[in-house]
Amino acid sequence: MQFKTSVMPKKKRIALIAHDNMKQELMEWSLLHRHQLENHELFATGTTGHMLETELSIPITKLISGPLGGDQQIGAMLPEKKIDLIIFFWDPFEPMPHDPDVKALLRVAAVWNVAVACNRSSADFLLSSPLMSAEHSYRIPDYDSYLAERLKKPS
Ligand SMILES: O=C(CO)COP(=O)(O)O
Repeated sequence: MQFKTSVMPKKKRIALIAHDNMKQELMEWSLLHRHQLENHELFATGTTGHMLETELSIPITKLISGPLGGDQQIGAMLPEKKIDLIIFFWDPFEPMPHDPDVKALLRVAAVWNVAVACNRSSADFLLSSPLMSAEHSYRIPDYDSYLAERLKKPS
């Protein structure tokens, strides 16, 4: 795989997601960091987004609820470079009917080198990074060279 550099903007596009048993924790954490979060563009799965919008009074782009495909919607935004960071408080104790969707989202995030915080501690580290308030160059797969390689005719 060849890679190239992409630049994420100063104003980050952040996806916020929480499973039901983790929603309270995400609400508390987001309220604590409201003043930082409001400097960025926020996205969320359906239920999480509605709850956060009420809690924070910040506009949030709300996708479909997770079990109905919201994780997949966010996953599809990653190769299009429409999401820079994911804060996903997933529940380590509860099996979900849409576990394959969650796994797919985390896999695509790994492929596209998207930072994911999966608990409160990693979210604290992510949000306190100096990179949050600057443009940031990072490495992503070079799709054009990937495709050219695959389309190369055998000689
Ligand atoms: O299930 C989720 C993520 O996997 C979250 O979805 P909701 O925000 O709609 O509860």
